[in-house]
Amino acid sequence: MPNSSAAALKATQAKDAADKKKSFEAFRAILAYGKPHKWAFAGVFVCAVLGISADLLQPYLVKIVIDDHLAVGGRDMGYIATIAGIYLGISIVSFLFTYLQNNLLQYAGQSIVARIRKDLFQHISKLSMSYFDRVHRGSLVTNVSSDTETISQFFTQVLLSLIRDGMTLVLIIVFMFQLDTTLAWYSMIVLPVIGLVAFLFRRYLRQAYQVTRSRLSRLIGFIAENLSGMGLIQAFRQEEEQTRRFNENNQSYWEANMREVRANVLFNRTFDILGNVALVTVVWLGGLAVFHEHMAVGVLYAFTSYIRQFFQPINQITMQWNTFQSTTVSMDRIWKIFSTEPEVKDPEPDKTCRLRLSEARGRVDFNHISFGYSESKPVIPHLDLHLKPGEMVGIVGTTGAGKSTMISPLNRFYDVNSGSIKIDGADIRDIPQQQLHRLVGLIQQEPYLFAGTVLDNVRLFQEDISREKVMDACRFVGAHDMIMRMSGGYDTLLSERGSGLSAGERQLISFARIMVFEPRILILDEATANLDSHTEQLVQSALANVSTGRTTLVIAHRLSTVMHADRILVMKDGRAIEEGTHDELLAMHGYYEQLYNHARQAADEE
Ligand SMILES: Nc1ncnc2c1ncn2[C@@H]1O[C@H](COP(=O)(O)OP(=O)(O)OP(=O)(O)O)[C@@H](O)[C@H]1O
Repeated sequence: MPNSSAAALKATQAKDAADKKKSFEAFRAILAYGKPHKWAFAGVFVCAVLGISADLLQPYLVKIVIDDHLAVGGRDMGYIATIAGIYLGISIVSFLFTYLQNNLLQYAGQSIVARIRKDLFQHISKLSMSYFDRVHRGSLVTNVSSDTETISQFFTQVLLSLIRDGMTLVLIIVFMFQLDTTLAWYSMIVLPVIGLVAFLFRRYLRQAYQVTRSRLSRLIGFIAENLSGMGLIQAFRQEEEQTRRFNENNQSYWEANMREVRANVLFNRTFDILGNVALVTVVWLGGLAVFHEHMAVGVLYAFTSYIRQFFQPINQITMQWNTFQSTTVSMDRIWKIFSTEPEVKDPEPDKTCRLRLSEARGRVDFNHISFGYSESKPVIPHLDLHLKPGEMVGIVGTTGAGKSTMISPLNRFYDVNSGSIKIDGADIRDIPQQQLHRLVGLIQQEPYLFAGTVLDNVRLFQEDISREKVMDACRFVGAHDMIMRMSGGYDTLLSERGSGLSAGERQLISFARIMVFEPRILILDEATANLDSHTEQLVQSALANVSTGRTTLVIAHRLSTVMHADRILVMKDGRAIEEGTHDELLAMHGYYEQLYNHARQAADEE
């Protein structure tokens, strides 16, 4: 037993050390974003020194009037007015430098965060599909939006506080020692107490931030999922259940927030108390010194001003310490994404095979592949399939048979576990992904449309593709008339995901895309599944048009969609169990015939 607890302790210590190392790496990497703005930070530093010096000179000026003039019987109003003028001038200088310093810092901070956000989004869009299977989308939304915002606080608040308040503190200490060394030493006693309080609160605060951030991610994820599935929620009357779950998430986020707020308030008020104790001590000791004429009144006035100001920067720094804690949590989370490498990688330059679209013929070979989303559980244990250029192969099978899974490695959404997929003899892992995606076009059941015009959705924002080419493509697939009926024709703005269009209209637009980009190989994954029979006919004839001359893989539930394919592959439990033309398969009296009879029976009943 003691052995096992010692081992557990060791493991925890090792994990803590590894976490610390990672946090440090994250901190360094994020800090490097500040490098291009080093001159702005230098400017902030200079402005801060000038602004603070101006501020701190003010109590000293009052002390001069009290001790050097009024206390020795001076009544020269001109002298007092001059000092008052200097006081006012210093206030204006302080205002100007503080203004400049804030502007410079905000400029640098916001630029840094905009850059981090851009890089993060770019990085996320390069990650493999397996990453998106594992990671909650909501947490990625939080990473890009709110974690980057928290990091901005590091550059705009934490750094500023370190510079401004750190320097204020140093200068106040210098002024205090200059005024009265003994009293200054007494005031310094509070410093170790402050250090101890900060140390004790540190771990607790960090944990509180971590819990709050992860609960916020969960809440945002829940909202995002609900919004995208609102149609289904209403159709299945899930509003109450979803509201109940939302309330649960909302409540747990609220609780985490309250815990964080309580910890913060407790932490900050402890400093207020320490400040007041120090002030009372100074007034008491200083008062005694003035009473026994060891100290001038002006010095006591200046000293109490400084001791009050002394706690302001300490309070600020400790408050910023809290912000820093939440920043490091956000930095860790963002760095975790940055340090995730895409599992599907482009080939090394010396292995790269450049297969030009104009030269590709479209032969596809699935050579004894096996594939699964996790290595231990292959969904496709073995598949050997060879498609001739221009051939159309239909893939049928019941739900979950592995039809979509089998084609996903062809797009390199995932890589096969064993075997290889080749196009015109080239292993697709040796073809740069950008080229591969020009060679292989994919049309899914739910085509994705972007927020933008119809024109841009067809040509995918590539302005070098002319309007005429887009229109020709749309005519070819039978989408032109439908587009011309829209209020702005080809310039009609579509909302995100094309929510203003019917499923058939969205599908026709995605077919037009294929005609514009002309991939050699085409995959249609249930492309006609969502359509009514009239629209399906329209889309079917568009499909016949776009697949002509292209090697085409068509996945379909409805056998009518693939009946005329050159070959049909019948899938069951991840394996191709039958293969042949429609007539050949029926003649086999096997699984295909069963599927066919089922489909006919269902159609008759309908
Ligand atoms: N991203 C994923 N991660 C893990 N498992 C998955 C993933 N996608 C699919 N699967 C699993 O792989 C198996 C095959 O699914 P697939 O979607 O390929 O079937 P399908 O034949 O295309 O079905 P359908 O006709 O319903 O689309 C199923 O058991 C499914 O649960």
